[in-house]
Amino acid sequence: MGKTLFDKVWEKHVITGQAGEPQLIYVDLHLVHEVTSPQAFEGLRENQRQVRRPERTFATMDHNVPTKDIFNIKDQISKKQIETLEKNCQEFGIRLAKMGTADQGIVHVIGPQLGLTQPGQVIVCGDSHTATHGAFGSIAFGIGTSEVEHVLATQTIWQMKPKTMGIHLHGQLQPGVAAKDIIMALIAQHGVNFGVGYAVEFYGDTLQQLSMENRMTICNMAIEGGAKMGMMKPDQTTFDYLKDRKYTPRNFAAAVDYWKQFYTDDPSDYDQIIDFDVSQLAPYISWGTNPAMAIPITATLPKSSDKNFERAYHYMDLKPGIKATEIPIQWIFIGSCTNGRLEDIKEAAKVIKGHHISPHVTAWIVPGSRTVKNEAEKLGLDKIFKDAGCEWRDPGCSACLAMNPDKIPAGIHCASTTNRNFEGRQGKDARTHLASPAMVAAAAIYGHFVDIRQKEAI
Ligand SMILES: CC(C)[C@H](C(=O)O)[C@@H](O)C(=O)O
Ligand code: SF4
Repeated sequence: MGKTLFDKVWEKHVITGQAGEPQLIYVDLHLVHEVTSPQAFEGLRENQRQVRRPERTFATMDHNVPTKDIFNIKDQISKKQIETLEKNCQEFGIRLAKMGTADQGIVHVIGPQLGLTQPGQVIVCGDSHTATHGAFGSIAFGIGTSEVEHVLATQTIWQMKPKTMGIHLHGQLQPGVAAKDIIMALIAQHGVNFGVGYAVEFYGDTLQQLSMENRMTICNMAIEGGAKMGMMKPDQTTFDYLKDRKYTPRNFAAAVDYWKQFYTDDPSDYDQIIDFDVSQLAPYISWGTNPAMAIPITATLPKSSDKNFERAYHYMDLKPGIKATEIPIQWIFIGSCTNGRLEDIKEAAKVIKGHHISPHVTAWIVPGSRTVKNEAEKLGLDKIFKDAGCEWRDPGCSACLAMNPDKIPAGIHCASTTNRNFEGRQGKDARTHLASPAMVAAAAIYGHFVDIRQKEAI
């Protein structure tokens, strides 16, 4: 019996502990943001402990930052969290990407962008979308605040080894169908719990067609299918992406040689397999209040006597039987750690270019990091959006979750490139519809979703 990618990375990191019990795992990279770290630092202070490996720890500000007038934080709780992070990083000697600097941005955007995220690593962060980094062939998962304290103090974490699940993605995507549609369709078809207890690895020929940005979108949402970790084997696309980034190893050839050992020997080594043909996939949109309540753009909203469906229909003010294209859209949001990278912004700009958004729509474009913003501006993408009537803002989590001034108003239907459509997620009583960047951009033009595979649509 061979080994999976997961097994190979795991085995290199076990310090102590038996199989079947929690094992102590070495952590290569600890990413920190302002929401889940204050009590952890406080705990260190109370116990007079230091950060064990400050050079393996990196902090950024993302959830609470305003995306307009960034140095003027009006909300007192947000202000305090930002200031506390700055103070803690100073006191404990941790690198921090401060507001306004090129490296600042959403934690899951900046890790890869800076080359901190690398194949074969164990990466943790007090944030559930840490699975994003698994796209590079690392074991990456979210941890709670008490675990953040433990990792700060020891650079290790106790973990129960999960089972492994392989998700076989095969076939070629049709033009207009995105990585986001793959993961949304998978969750719609297998539910929000299919990955519970598993480290999920995506594999198969479809991945070869996907850029690192696309791959990150898929791993990012593994958690919405219940899997703490989503992984992919590193390959030439991974190595090319990492080359010459700020923190990638200087002896890059030697690093690539090391990284090449991380792959699954044979699919029969997974504990479980899901087979997924992407060739017939249509773009997906979510109509309800969890990511599994999603349908192809060609479908009508499902009928069901399920109580959760009834509640979702009530919250969303929608009715079963209407077409996906009939959902009214009054707001759009392009950004987040799911789809706030340069390639996502480019995809959206391609659709928007030469159009004006509907007079009934407010459109916010929020790059995932300051570097993404700068690069997009170099390409003139900001101008495309502004000319079309969209707002081009500063980086942060923004309206992905309503923890900062960017909130979607009550009752408004917002087409959003984010990953969660829970009640109140984007603002009290706001109605979120998840979709790909191109689908969201097209919805801004029409004031409702359209099937972007049809040429006349855009
Ligand atoms: C605030 C943070 C702890 C949270 C998470 O863990 O994911 C947030 O990033 C989210 O997307 O809901
Ligand atoms: S962009 Fe959204 S999903 Fe990602 S870390 Fe921020 S709040 Fe969480």
